[in-house]
Amino acid sequence: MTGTLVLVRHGQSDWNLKNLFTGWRDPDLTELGVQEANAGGKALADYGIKFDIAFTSVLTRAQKTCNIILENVGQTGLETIKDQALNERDYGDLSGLNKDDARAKWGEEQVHIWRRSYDVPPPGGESLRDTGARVWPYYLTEILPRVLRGEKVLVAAHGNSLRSLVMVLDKLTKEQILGVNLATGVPMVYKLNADSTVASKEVLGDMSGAH
Ligand SMILES: O=C(O)[C@H](O)COP(=O)(O)O
Repeated sequence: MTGTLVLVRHGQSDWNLKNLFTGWRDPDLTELGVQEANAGGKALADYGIKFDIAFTSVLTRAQKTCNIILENVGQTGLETIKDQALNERDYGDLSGLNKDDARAKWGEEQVHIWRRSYDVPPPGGESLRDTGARVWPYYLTEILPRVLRGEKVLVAAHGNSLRSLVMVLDKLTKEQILGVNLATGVPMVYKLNADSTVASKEVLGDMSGAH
């Protein structure tokens, strides 16, 4: 066994609350989002983890979630690397549109395909495969080597940038990833084997309400 990799999606953002496609736009956390980040941080404190380093995106909602988690585990100010490789999927022309309005315009099925399929990009944006094509190399070069040498690593990022990692870590098919939604603020604790495969995965919270 090697180190520990903790993945957590940011807490609810203003645009999650307003039901808007967000992507690379930069809304803040809502009050509930702050509470969710605190709950995730508390779960990690109860779990007893102390991190060696944290990674997050260049977007406010993920950075604030990261900071709130670090406060909860008593590690305010821990070295944190911010990189746009971990940003949310670029939602292209859908960014800023209401998700229900988009369903009314293009149909439920089409919008679901844009949101959850592996390789169908939203107009002008990134598919999950495109997102993975920047997340995965970053994970391989910057994050995984640390875990393999025994470090405990926090990654606070986004629904789809993390789905692209979870797909590979959990060995999910293109069909299986369609049904995967990550809840806001719920940490996933992975222990990895020396060959980079997953030895164990523990979810510290409830993923069932995710949509
Ligand atoms: O970018 C967004 O709108 C959200 O963060 C994730 O959206 P999704 O659940 O539609 O993929």
